[in-house]
Amino acid sequence: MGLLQLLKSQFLCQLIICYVFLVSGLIVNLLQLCTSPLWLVNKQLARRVNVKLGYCISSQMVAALEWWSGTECTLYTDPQSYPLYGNENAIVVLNHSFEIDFLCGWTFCERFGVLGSSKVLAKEQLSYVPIIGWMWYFLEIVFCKRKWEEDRRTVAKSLQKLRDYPVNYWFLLFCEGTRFTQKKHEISMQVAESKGLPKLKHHLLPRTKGFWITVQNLRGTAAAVYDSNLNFRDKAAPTLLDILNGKKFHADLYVRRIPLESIPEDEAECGAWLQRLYQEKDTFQEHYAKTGRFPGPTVSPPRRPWTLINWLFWACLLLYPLGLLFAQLLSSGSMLTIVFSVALCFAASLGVRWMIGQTEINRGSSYGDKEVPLNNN
Ligand SMILES: CC/C=C\C/C=C\C/C=C\C/C=C\C/C=C\C/C=C\CCC(=O)SCCNC(=O)CCNC(=O)[C@H](O)C(C)(C)COP(=O)(O)OP(=O)(O)OC[C@H]1O[C@@H](n2cnc3c(N)ncnc32)[C@H](O)[C@@H]1OP(=O)(O)O
Ligand SMILES: CCCCCCCCCCCCCCCCCC(=O)OC[C@@H](O)COP(=O)(O)O
Repeated sequence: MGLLQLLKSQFLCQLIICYVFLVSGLIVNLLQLCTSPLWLVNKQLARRVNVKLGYCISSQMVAALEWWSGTECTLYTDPQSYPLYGNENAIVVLNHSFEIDFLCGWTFCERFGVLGSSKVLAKEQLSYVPIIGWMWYFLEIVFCKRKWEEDRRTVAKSLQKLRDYPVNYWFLLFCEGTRFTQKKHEISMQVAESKGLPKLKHHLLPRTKGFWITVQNLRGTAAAVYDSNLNFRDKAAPTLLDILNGKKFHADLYVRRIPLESIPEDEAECGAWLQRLYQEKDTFQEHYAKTGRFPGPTVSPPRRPWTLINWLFWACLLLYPLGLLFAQLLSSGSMLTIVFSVALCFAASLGVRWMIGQTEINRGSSYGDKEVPLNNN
C-alpha cells in the first residue's frame, strides 16, 4: 500500500471529510431556508440561487468519488448525441443495482454541467435525510410514496412545476423502483411471468406508471430519454464507505439518446414500450457480463476542477475554527466541557453513519420483496 493510499484509509481523514460535509451542508441548508422570501418575489432567481447552493453540497460527494477515490468514468455513447448532453432537458432511465449508482449519476451530471439542477423521482423517506433531503426540498425534487393512488396526483403536480425550470436538468428515474436483491428479483420475475412478459436476468421488472406520468408531464419540456446502463469493471460493487476509504473503481456507463416524440402517449402502449426497453437493457447488461464492455465507441468526459475547489473552500473555512475550538477546549481544562464535546462528536458520527446507511442495500426497504397475489386476467 502506497503512502497516499495509507493516508486515505486513515479514520482521521475520513472524519475531516465528514465534518466538512456535515457543517457546510447545514450552513447551505440554512442559506437555502433564507431564500424562502425570494421565492415570493422572483421565483426563477430563487431557483438559480438554489441550484448553486445545492451544487455546494452534492459536489462534495462527487469530489469524494472523483478526487479522493480517483474513480474513473467511461461513457459509451454515440458521438452524434454527445454534444446534446447538458444542453437539453432529459429523462434518464438507469438500472438500480449499485449502492453508489446515484453518485456515479451525479458525477456525469457534474461533467456535463447539470449537477446543481439534477432531479430524481425519489422515495419520500429520503426527504427526511438531513442535508441531502433538505437540500432536495429547495431543488424541487419529486418525491413519491410508491403508492400509486396517492402518487398519481402529487407526482404529476410536482412534475408540472418543473416545466418552466430556468436551467437545463436531467430527471432520473429508477423504474425498477427499488434496488436489486436476489429475493426482489425472484418475486418480480413471478410478476413478469403472470403478465406474460419475458424474464429479465439483470433487472427487476420495471414499474411503468412513474415513467408514463413523467413522460406525459415533461413532454415538450424534456427533449429525450437517456437510456443508461451502469456497471463497474471487474464485477466490483462499490459502497460509499469504499469511496470514503479512498478505494478506486472504474465505472462504465452506456447511454442511448431516444427522442421523446418516439415514445407512445397512451398509458398502456407507453408501459409496453418501457417493458421492451428493459428487455433491451438486459441484453446490454448480459453483453457487459460476458465481454466486460458495452457496445459502441467510448469517451471519457474529463473531471472538472470545480468540485475540488468547492471542497477546498469549505475545508479552509471550517477547519480553522475547528482547530481553534480544540485548542480552547484543551486549554480550558474543564472535564465537563470535554466530555460534552466528545459526546457531541460521537452523536455526529452516529448521524453520518445513519446517513451512509441510507445508501446500503442490506438496510434497504422491503418494497418489492413481498409475494403479491397474482391475477392472470
Ligand atoms: C450522459 C449521461 C447520462 C446519464 C447520467 C446518469 C444519471 C444522472 C441523472 C440524474 C441524477 C440525479 C439525481 C441522483 C441523486 C440521487 C438519487 C437517489 C435516489 C433516489 C432513488 C429512489 O428513491 S428510487 C425509489 C423511488 N422511485 C420509484 O419508485 C420510481 C419507479 N416507480 C414507479 O414508477 C411506480 O409506478 C410509482 C412509484 C409511481 C408508483 O408505485 P406503486 O408501488 O404504487 O407502483 P405500481 O402502481 O407501478 O405497482 C403496481 C404494478 O406493479 C406490478 N407489480 C407488483 N409487484 C411487482 C414487483 N415486485 N415487480 C414489478 N412489478 C410489480 C403490479 O402487478 C402492478 O402492475 P400494473 O400492470 O397494474 O402497473
Ligand atoms: C463528501 C462525502 C461525505 C460523505 C459522508 C456523508 C454521507 C451522507 C450520505 C447521504 C446520502 C443520502 C443520499 C441518498 C441517496 C440514496 C440512494 C438510493 O439509492 O436510495 C434507494 C432507493 O432508490 C430505493 O430504496 P430501496 O427500496 O432499495 O430501499
